[in-house]
Order: sequence, then C-alpha cells, then structure tokens
Amino acid sequence: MIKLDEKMKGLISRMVPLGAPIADNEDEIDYSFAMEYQGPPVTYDLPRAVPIDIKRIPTASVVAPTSLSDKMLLPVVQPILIPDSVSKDQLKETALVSECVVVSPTSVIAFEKRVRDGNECGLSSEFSSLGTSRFSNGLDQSCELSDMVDSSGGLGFRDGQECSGELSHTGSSSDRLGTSNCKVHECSAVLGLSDGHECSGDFSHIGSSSGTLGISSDKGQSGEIRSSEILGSLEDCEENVDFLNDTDPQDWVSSELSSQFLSSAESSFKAEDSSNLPLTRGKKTAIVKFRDVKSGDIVHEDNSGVEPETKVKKGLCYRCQKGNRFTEKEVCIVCNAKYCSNCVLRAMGSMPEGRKCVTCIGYPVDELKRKGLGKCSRILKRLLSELEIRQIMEAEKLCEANQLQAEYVYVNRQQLSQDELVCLQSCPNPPTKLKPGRYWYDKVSGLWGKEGQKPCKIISPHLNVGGPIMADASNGNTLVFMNNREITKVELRMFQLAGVQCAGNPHFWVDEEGSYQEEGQKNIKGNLWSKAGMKLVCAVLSLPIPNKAANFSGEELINQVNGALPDYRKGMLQKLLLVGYNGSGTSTIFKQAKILYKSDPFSEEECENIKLTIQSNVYKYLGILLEGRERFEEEILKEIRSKRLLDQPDASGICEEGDNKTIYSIGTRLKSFSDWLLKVMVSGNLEAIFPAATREYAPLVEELWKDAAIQETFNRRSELQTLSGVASYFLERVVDISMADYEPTNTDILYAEGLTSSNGLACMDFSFPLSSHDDNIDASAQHEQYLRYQLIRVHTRGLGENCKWLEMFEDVGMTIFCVSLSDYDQFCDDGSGVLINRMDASRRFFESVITHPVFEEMDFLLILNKFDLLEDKIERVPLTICDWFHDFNPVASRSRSNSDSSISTGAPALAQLAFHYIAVKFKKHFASLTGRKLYVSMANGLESSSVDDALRYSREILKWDEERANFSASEYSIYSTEASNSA
Ligand SMILES: Nc1nc2c(ncn2[C@@H]2O[C@H](COP(=O)(O)OP(=O)(O)OP(=O)(O)O)[C@@H](O)[C@H]2O)c(=O)[nH]1
Ligand SMILES: [Mg+2]
Repeated sequence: MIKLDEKMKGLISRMVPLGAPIADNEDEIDYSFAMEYQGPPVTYDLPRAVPIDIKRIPTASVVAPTSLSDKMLLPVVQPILIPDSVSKDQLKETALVSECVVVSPTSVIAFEKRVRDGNECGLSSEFSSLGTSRFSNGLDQSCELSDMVDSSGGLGFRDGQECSGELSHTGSSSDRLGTSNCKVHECSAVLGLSDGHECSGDFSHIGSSSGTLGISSDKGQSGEIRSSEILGSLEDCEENVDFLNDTDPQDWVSSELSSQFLSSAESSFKAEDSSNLPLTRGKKTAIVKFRDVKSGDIVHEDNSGVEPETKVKKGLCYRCQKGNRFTEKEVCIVCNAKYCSNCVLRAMGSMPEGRKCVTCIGYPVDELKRKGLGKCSRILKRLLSELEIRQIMEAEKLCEANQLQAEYVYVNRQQLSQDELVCLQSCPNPPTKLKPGRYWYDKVSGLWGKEGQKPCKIISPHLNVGGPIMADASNGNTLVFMNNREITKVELRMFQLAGVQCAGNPHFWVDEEGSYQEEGQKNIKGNLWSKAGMKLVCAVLSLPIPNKAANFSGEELINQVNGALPDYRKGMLQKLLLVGYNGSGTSTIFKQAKILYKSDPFSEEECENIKLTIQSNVYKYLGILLEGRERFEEEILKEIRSKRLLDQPDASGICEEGDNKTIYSIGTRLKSFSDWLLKVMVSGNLEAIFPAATREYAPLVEELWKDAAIQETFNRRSELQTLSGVASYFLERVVDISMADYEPTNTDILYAEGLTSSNGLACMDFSFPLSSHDDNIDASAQHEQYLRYQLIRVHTRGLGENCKWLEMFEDVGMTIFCVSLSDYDQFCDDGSGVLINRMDASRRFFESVITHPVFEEMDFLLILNKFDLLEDKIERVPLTICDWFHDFNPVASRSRSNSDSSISTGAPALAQLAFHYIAVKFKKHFASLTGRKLYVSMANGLESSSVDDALRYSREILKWDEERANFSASEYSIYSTEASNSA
C-alpha cells in the first residue's frame, strides 16, 4: 500500500468531480496517469506514439474564403442566452463557464491516440497527442490545447467518468475555428472529430452533438480572439505533451484561460456576470464538412438553415440588448438579427459575404431579402469607408453563398444541380429574375413558365436543365399538345389566331424559331412568329414572344470575361438599351462599343459582309451625287435660259466658253458613264457593277469623284437630303476599296452605313476594361472590369407603332437615348408625307420612349451626339432655325454661363453653349413628363474616347442608382431616391 502524498492528492482532487472523495492509498484509487519511466529496460513492448507525417494531415479547404483585412474587427462574439430555466444556483454550480468565438485563418489541430487495451482507460492510458493548437484569448495570451487527454481517448476534457468519444483520428481545420461552449465536467465528447469522419474545412462542430470548441477569454467574458494568433503547430506539440507532468490542469484551465468549458446538449450559459451577457441565437456555423472515410462523400449536417431566433424584445440590439425601435440598426440578411451601430461591426466582422452575423457566414440568404442585396444602409455608410462598403456590397451580391440556391429551383419537377442553375442563368436569354420555385421548361421551343401556369417567357432553348417536360406542366386542359405539353386555353387561342388548325386534338412540334409541324408529319406547316400580328396577339394575351435581342444571331454573344469570372456571375448582366431617332448615330455608337470593348470585334464573315456593304455604299453615294449634279446643272441651265429670255447675258454660273456649260457639267466620257450608272441604279440592277465589276469601274468612279462638277455638287450636299457625311471618306478611297483584297479597317467599319440587320437589333456583351484613369484606382475599380453589361441597340423601325415592342426590354437597367445635335436644321418625312424638323421628330420619339409604361422607373441617359457637326454648323446656321430652340440667346447664355463656376474661364464656344442649352431643354422636357431626372452626355460618335466616356458615364449612373437605392432601402432611412443631383 502506497500512501498518496499531499501533492498527488491535490492533483487528483482537481481531476475528479467536485466533491468526490479522494482515497488515501494509491491502491484505492482507480486513477492513474503516465509518468516518465526511469527504471531499468523492460523486456516487453511498450506502446509508442505513432509519428505523424505532417504532410499527410488533412488541412481544411476553405469553404467560404474570408478576407481578413487589417480593419477587420475580430473576433465576433457569439452571444449567449441565458435560458429562463436555469437558476442562478445552477449557474454557480457549473463553475466557470466560458463562451467565445475563435476565428482563425489557419489552425491545425492534429491528434493521434493510442489506446493500449481498447477498453476503458483512465489517465494512465497510454495516450499521446501530437497535436497542439494555440488560441489566443482576448488579452492576447495564448494557451495551448495540446494534450488534454482523457481516459477514453477523447481529446479534451475529463471528469473522471468514462468518456465515450473516440478519437482515432486526425483532423485539421483552417479558417474559422468554430464557436463553442464546452463543458469540462461530464464531458463525453471528443474534440471535434468523430470517428470515421475526416474533417476538412472549418471547425464548427467540435465537441459533442451541440458543442463546439470554445476558448474563453479572460474573466469569462465573451472572448475576442485575434485570428492571427491562432496557430496549430505540430512542432510545438512535443514540448507540450503531457501536461500532467509539469502543469496543473486546473491551473491550465483557470489561470491561463481564466475559464473552463462547458457544454450541454441543449444550452450553454455563462456564469459570471450573466446580466451583461449578450443573447445567443442557438446556431452553429455550418462550415465544417465531414467526409465519410469509406465513400469519400460529404456527410451533410442538418443544414436546413438557421435555427429560429431567440425572441429579442422588439427594438433591442441583438448583441447589447440596448436601444429601442428607433435606434438605427443593421439587419443580418440570413437570420434577421438586428444590431445597433455599436455592435454591428463586432457581430458582422469583415462581412466577407455582406451583412451577415459572423455565425451566419456560409448560410444562404433569407430569400425575402434577396431584393435588397447590395443595397447599403445608412448605418454602414457611417461606419465604413466608401471602398469598404463597395467591397462588402459587391461581395453581398456576388459571393457564392448568396447566390440563389440550386436546390430551391425545380425545373420540370426536378431539383436543379448547381451546374444546371449556372447553365440556366448564364444562357444568352435566361429567365428573368429567377426566384426559388417550381418551373416548367420546354427545351424544344424555349418556352418557360411556372408550374401549373401558362408560359411567361421564351428563354434559350436546348438547355440541359431539369427533367423531361410533363404533359400537365402548365395545367392545360385543351387536349392540344405542344412538344409533349398540353397547352393552356390562351395558348390555344393564340394558335387559332395564328391560323393554326387545331381540330382533332393535334400534337404540335414547335421549335425555337417558331416553326411548327404536326406529330407524325414531316413537313413544316408554318412559322408562328412570322405570322402577321402575332406579336400583338401575344401581347394582348400576355404570352411571351421570342426575345430577338437576346437570341439575335448576327451579333455573337461572347463571354469576354471568360474563366476569370466565377460561373455564378456569368449570368449577371446589366442591360443597356440604346435607341435613337433615325440617323442619330446609334449604330455608330454600337460599333464603337464593339471596337472599344471586344478583343475581336468583327468575325471574318462579318468583315466580308461589311466589305460588300462598303463597296455598294460607294456606288450609292456616287449615284446621289450624280443625280444631284444633274439637278443642279438643270437648275442653272434653266436660270440661264430664263435670263437669256430677259436678255441678261451675264448670268452667274455660266462658263464663258460655252453656252450650255456650267460648273456642274462633266465631260462626255464621264457623262455617258454617269448616265449608264444612273440607269443601272434606277433599274435596281446593281449586280451589273457590283461586286464583280467594282474593280473595273473604280478608276472611272475616282475620276468622277475628283471632277470639279462633282466636287461642286458635294459642296451643296446639305441640299441632297440623303447624302451621308461619310460619303467623301469612302469616295476618296474608292480605288482601294474596290480592290478584291480590300479589308475594311475599324474606321471604315465605323463609318460604314447599313451594317445592322434588317430588324435593326444588335446586342453585345462586354465589360469595361480598366481605363487609364482606373490605373491608380482601388480594388473596386479593378473589380468592375469583371462586371458584365449587355448593350442592345434597336432601330426605331424595330419598335413598332407607339414603341409597342419596348416592353420586350423591361429588364434593361438603363436606356440610352441618342439625339443628333446636327439635326436642328434638317428635315424629314413624318411618315405622312409632311416634312418636319428632324430635331422635332427626335423629340417626339424621345417622348414616346420615356413615357412608355414599361420604363416608369427607368434611368435615361441622353447622348447628344455629333457634337463635331454642331461645331461645324452652328456658326453658319443659327440654332433658332429650329422652332423648339427659338429662345436660344447665345449672348444671354454666355453671360449666365460665365457666372457659373462650373464652366471654365473664357467665353465658351457657341457650340458648347448650344449643347448646354439643348441639354437643359431635354432635361426640362423629361422632368415635365416623368418627374424624374435626365442624365446627359455629349458625344462624337466617330471618336472612340468620346463614346467610351459616354458609356462609362452610364455605368456611373447605374452605380449611383444603386447607392441611392441603398439609402432608401435602409430601414430607417431619411434619404429619398432623389438624393443625387449630379450631372
Ligand atoms: N460627324 C459625325 N458623324 C456621325 C457621328 N455619329 C454618327 N455619325 C454618322 O451619322 C450617320 C448616321 O449614323 P448611324 O450610326 O448610322 O445612325 P443610326 O442611329 O444608326 O441611324 P439609322 O442608321 O438610320 O438607324 C453615319 O454616317 C455616321 O457615320 C458623329 O458624332 N459625328
Ligand atoms: Mg445606322
């Protein structure tokens, strides 16, 4: 019998349950623990620690990368609620309890156990831990969790009872090391890792079912632990093995950590200073992923979302429990917890996924809050810098965790996979504003609708998403089938109005183009969309029509941002609609955008078509000039004749040598070529020249162009209504252009007319590359190069009467309206044979676009284009020639403008004043019709930098718009959406 000395007794007393008797003799106790053996060599095998190969220790893969900026206020406190059922006494009994949060970018905990006999073992079990984890507490002390070995091999905590946990396992964690409340006594949990599971990712689940590892901060208050201090090091562990030898465990816990761990399946509480305790929402961070060792599959925890919030008195901050309902608060987009401005940064940390409590990171957003994603509140604006806000809001909108969850979307009764969702959202013509729900999709025609309802959109066809379509997908009851789906009554009505025979319960096959045929028959019966009035019919019946802009085949939809962009962002497009009255310069701006933002703006095939267009345009211009020359010649000759009649021999314009020769006369050879050319053109038989003979005639064309008579005619081009200003550019180079190997340059393409498709629709996807101005700019500017835009250009004729088809563009973010500044002295046919001023015509078109119901909330950017032509013209032709501009008074404007500090010193040029005047005219007109604000930008469509500026301005406006919305979306915002008053 060996008597235990006092020291040993003291040691044991700290390890047994409180109040448990301590035996006097060693034989009477069933506790034992390992001590260094210093006796003679033994003849039998000793259990030995198996060394761990560090490289083989799995390290966590970061599930949700967090950026731990310097400014990040770490850690985030896990608030704890004291359950009503727990009395103060009970709290006392539990001794010291701690709670805290550890956030760590890298933390490795490695354990290895070796149990000698596989039975229950006490502290004497041979057990070695080769792992160490260090955690710093709020006071920057560090503790070492190296070897709190327990009897049954669970790492961590021992209460003298058998532990049931088994730690046969190596685990590692990186990034967030969970939050926890662990209980030392009665602990039957192993630390973190259950047998048979491999842990990768963040620790969120360490301990028993409810527990996660926690390290207390000093004095039992909520811990704040700096991430950088948290280390797990295998190297260190050797020094730290077996604290029993040199460390008193109780001291270890109580002095170094000043706390103990407590865990219980239901609740966690804190003993000290409980009145000051923050509230907890019983929630765990679900970032840890366990992998089944055998199958390698990820074992899903119950990740059904965030547990219901603990009721917090309305108006109180969820962290400090102070404030009232008027206190400004920020709301977690996952769990709705609200934090006051003092607590929000602590509760939300660096917000790598936007406004989420730290414990909500990785969780999907509350779908009701999706609309508000990326819209900043006033409270954050006050607390953070503009750059930080921008980054947080971007992250909130774009981070993976916040994207629509594939599992909430069903297509043809099949839950989507993440890949399918990405495929759906990034197709050229995706469903608009996709929300969680059940949808049907006809892959053949592209029709898309909510389950049980008629179709609401035609999206890109042939997408590999969802299951096969069901006959009852749209709940039709017509006995008429289309691509295996029984159509609804309205669709049947549409078929009938399209003249499709529907007798005898037919089954139609309709493809994405609208071509339809009956089942079992080979021939195509017709095309739904090509039938006259179909679009109107569909509009009336609220049925979708194909989105030409998105499916337009002439303009490719290249994803320029390619692999650099995560998949889920590929689907996110800001659409910009570009419209303008005929000749305002929309197609020039569109082409400029292509040249500016696309690395390979025009395909070979496009270039070939462009070449033919340019060559034929040259003849068109020449034809106009020749006709004009004839007209001018005739006019002069007429004049001469009448003057002769009046006996006025010195009539002007007549050359001295010949009676019938005028400055508009050409030689006989050129005259006969000209006559032939005009005849060919009138007959519409241009093939005689073009394209085969273009080269042959090129020298003659050049000669003609250089002829004085044609040059005189060209000088009077303003009298030739249809002659484009770019005619001279091409005619000067007619010989080059007529060559077989002519390849249009970008400038040629830019100047070339008639390149857009017959329906006047073109669209392109692009991103704004970093500009020279962006070079020194912050990360957010860098980030913007990945944001994607779609420029959709539509011709007036593509919009139908009263701009009916504008409704196809309801999802655009902004409309850019283009007006030609040089239109003020020009006239055009108003459609009924009456000549009207082109500026007036432009204004009328502007009115019908801005007042279109679909654009009620739309931002408009007015591009006042062709500023170069205005400069050129304004000195010659007064602006007041246009009735609408009758009160333009440059003198008055000049004096007014000079007093305006926004205009630089010196008298602004007349064209500049005219521009400002016209801009204000449009702004006022816009405000009177819509009550909103119009943005205006000046441009010269032929100058790339000017178009770049104008389009980047549209991007700025979209950003402001967002920021304005952020203000107004704030819970207690006092800002109105009219906050901005710039430009
Ligand atoms: N000088 C000058 N010419 C321009 C400018 N912008 C466009 N143009 C020319 O104006 C003409 C009409 O421009 P477009 O871009 O074809 O105009 P649009 O809006 O497409 O008009 P439609 O072709 O009728 O639909 C073309 O000859 C362009 O080269 C400009 O800023 N300055
Ligand atoms: Mg055009």
